[in-house]
Amino acid sequence: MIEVNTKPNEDKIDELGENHIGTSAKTPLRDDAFDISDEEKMKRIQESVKDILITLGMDLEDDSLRGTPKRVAKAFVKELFMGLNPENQPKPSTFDNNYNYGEMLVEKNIIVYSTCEHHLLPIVGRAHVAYISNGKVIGLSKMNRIVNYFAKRPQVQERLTMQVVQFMQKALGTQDVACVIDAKHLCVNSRGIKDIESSTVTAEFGGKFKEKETKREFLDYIKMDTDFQSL
Ligand SMILES: Nc1nc2c(ncn2[C@@H]2O[C@H](COP(=O)(O)OP(=O)(O)OP(=O)(O)O)[C@@H](O)[C@H]2O)c(=O)[nH]1
Ligand SMILES: [Zn+2]
Repeated sequence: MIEVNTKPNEDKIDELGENHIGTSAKTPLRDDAFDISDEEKMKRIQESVKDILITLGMDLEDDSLRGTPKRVAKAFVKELFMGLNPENQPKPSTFDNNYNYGEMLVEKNIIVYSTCEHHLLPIVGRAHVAYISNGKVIGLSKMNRIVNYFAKRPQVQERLTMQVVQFMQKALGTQDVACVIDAKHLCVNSRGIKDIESSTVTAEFGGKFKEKETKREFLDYIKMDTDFQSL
């Protein structure tokens, strides 16, 4: 039986380098989140998945199913939820803006694969990230890596959007960062209400991006039909 301390430890999360993230954007991790190794986590998850499949009546002697508990455990710890572990946090290499590029930079259509924390079903969509340099520039691929890191957690889309912006703000030393995510939640598309057409748009606008003109310019670059003027 795994002991569960349900009190999230903010100090621990601060220590993990997310102290710039406002309380509401913190992933609710427990005190003991990293007390055991990935190997130990995989072993425990493997047993739990086995239990679920057996409870469902599946024959785990079947050649195709035999390895499933282990595969799921590995997928959880090493892939789908690897972004819980601060060791996997991307290094956000920044450079001096020696060329004095003064306009906004938009990294658009970043593919998002995340997991809804309410049903553990996929969230699939695109993120668009923008910033205006305050003297530093960030490597383009780092924005994709930052989105991927925060996506690889049990998530709600609102928190994911805020975490991306707050991490970039810290890395770049400016508030002028924005992120829009448009994603489909399989918990809405494939079960429950089973609406395959709907998708969810979330946005976080920091600093100058709160201003109408700047926000409009960003949304024009990413060609969103949605009217964000009221946000
Ligand atoms: N705000 C927010 N809600 C989400 C996200 N992902 C899933 N949800 C919603 O979380 C809610 C959970 O509602 P519950 O009533 O507890 O769960 P449920 O009975 O499975 O709900 P239904 O999906 O309506 O069948 C659902 O409305 C989901 O659509 C997200 O990223 N953000
Ligand atoms: Zn869900």
